[in-house]
Amino acid sequence: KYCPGLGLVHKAFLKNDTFLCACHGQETNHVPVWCMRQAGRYLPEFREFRAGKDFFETCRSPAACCELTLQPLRRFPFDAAIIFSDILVIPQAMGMDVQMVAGKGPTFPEPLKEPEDLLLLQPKVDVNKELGYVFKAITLTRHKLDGKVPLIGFTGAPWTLMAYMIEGGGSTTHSKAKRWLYRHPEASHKLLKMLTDVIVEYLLGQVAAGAQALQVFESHAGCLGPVEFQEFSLPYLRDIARKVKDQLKESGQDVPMIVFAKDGHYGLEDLSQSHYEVVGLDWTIDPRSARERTGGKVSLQGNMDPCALYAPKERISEIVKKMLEGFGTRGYIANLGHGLYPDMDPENVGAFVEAVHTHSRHLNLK
Ligand SMILES: Cc1c2[nH]c(c1CCC(=O)O)Cc1[nH]c(c(CCC(=O)O)c1C)Cc1[nH]c(c(CCC(=O)O)c1C)Cc1[nH]c(c(C)c1CCC(=O)O)C2
Repeated sequence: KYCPGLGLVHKAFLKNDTFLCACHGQETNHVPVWCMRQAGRYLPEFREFRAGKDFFETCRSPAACCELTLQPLRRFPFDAAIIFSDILVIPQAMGMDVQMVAGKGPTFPEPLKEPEDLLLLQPKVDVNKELGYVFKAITLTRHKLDGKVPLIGFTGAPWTLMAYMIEGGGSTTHSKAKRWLYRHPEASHKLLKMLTDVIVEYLLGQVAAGAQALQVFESHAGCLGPVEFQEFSLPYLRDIARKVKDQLKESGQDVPMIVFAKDGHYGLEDLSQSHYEVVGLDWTIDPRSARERTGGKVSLQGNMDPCALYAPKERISEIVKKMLEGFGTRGYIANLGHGLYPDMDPENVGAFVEAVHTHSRHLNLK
């Protein structure tokens, strides 16, 4: 099977290329599947490995990141690996202090409050110096994967990172960050532009280190409306894809990019025309309408409600079958609509993966 757009070198070493083929809209024998947060606390071996260690210390250890990335692949036949890291390593690289507080989540002791605070950020970030530990983790993991499946790199999108940097942690309203959009639009654009510049360099560094696909997480798209999304999210998402692709083209590389704007259904048409090969979907979008609205221009990824994993295995299998029928088996990557939760049963994750493989093979034979 030939996959246009894939480098020969990559092909030669890759034993399972279904994920990359699906990104490019090529036919595959089965629908590839992976899960957001597939390395996580739902796995007892993850909890054991992480016990007593600081979260961001773990992120700074290439050997630990490699081990945590590989853990889920030892249990389940996922068709892709995603490097263990976090989106908040970028604010850290720009000079902000970020801690992971047990039971609370990520916390910034000194969040950005007013536009003057932008002066406290590192104006020019040397990604090799500040984020070289992520690149080392990627290279080590590529070696350890030995071509089993491709390795996905990732980043947070500018608006999502800006929201964390101003909120200082998780939030339901994001009112502090949205206050900036309405009260300080110029400073907001300045910050979004600073983040975009770092993100582009960061993603290029990940590819140079061995990442074979890239996902951009706009996890906080949902708190923007269509108008604010058009102004403060979409232009930067487009810029990132265009700049990364232009640079990669110069060196003859082609790395598929995925954009996941959680709860950003109002932006689906625009996202499908933003230079990304794949649009990731949360579970609030119906598969058939997502196909119609994106007009076959992109591959789609998603979107089973993570909570469906609480259902009995037979029910999971039925839900997966419907999802596959809705999306079709071509140009489709099965995933959840968001990350796995810590209280989920690994057995049901296995049932999800198996259902995707089995049902998609059957559908392809029809
Ligand atoms: C918003 C966001 C963050 N981090 C990330 C996002 C975007 C995706 C999304 O929308 O969920 C991205 C992320 N974070 C992590 C990954 C690893 C790769 C994977 O398996 O998907 C990825 C892709 C590891 C992690 N990142 C985190 C964990 C769990 C904490 C731990 O291991 O101790 C993992 C496995 C911590 C984290 N980091 C963040 C949050 C909100 C949390 C949860 C805090 C909590 O529940 O206590 C910020």
